[in-house]
Amino acid sequence: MTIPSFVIGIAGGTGAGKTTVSRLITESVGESVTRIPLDNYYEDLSHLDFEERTEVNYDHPSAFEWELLREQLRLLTEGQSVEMPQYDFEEHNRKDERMTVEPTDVIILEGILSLYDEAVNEMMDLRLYVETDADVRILRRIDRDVVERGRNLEGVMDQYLSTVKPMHEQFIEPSKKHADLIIPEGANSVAVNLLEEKVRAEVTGDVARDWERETFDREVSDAVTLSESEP
Ligand SMILES: Nc1ncnc2c1ncn2[C@@H]1O[C@H](COP(=O)(O)OP(=O)(O)O)[C@@H](O)[C@H]1O
Ligand SMILES: Nc1ccn([C@@H]2O[C@H](COP(=O)(O)O)[C@@H](O)[C@H]2O)c(=O)n1
Repeated sequence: MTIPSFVIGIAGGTGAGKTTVSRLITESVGESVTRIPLDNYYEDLSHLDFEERTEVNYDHPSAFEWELLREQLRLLTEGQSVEMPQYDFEEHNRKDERMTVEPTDVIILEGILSLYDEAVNEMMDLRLYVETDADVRILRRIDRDVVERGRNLEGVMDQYLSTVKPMHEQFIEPSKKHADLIIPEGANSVAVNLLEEKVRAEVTGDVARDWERETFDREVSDAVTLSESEP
């Protein structure tokens, strides 16, 4: 494994296709890549009751526990495992259990505000912004939130107009300026294939470096053995 790891950030509006892109890369490259959903770092809201939690603005930067994210990313890039929180969208809260994440060659942080925090941005080697038209995103979101996140149409529409849209305009869209590359439409196959190649190169580059290091060690060891055997 390469230490430090290669860190990729994938930001973009809700429904843009961030999770789909990062899942495709993770599944195709395999266990050398770890996907870190930013959603897992929503603040623990156990001190609020369910009704109060439904009123929270989940698209404002203050909804996230940035300090924990910075710390866990730092540990992973230094080769240490972390206990990552898990998120429950139906409960609007963190789950009780955490998940052990081992350090890997490549780490992908994906979420609406992945390119928002300066310290997190500095830890990244490649910053991507997935750009998809707002009408497409809201249609995708309605479908997903009703099917997967236990919401109803009216709730999704209210939330979109009251917080999701204004926060997108105020914080998410402007974070695009930190991106190295912009990916249109989410899971577009040209972009995903190129990213897979880049990630594979990072992973196999590690193999090449290991091989070079082993060869170097063997040559040094042979040289030492030779010099020791000389009279
Ligand atoms: N390029 C695409 N074409 C069609 N549907 C897509 C595309 N990218 C993503 N989707 C779909 O849109 C929905 C939202 O995508 P997702 O990756 O969860 O977005 P995000 O993580 O940005 O909120 C999912 O149902 C996904 O299958
Ligand atoms: N309890 C919550 C927490 C977050 N959200 C919404 O999730 C969106 C971010 O996730 P994506 O997969 O869509 O990027 C964000 O826009 C929040 O509004 C929520 O609805 N409920």
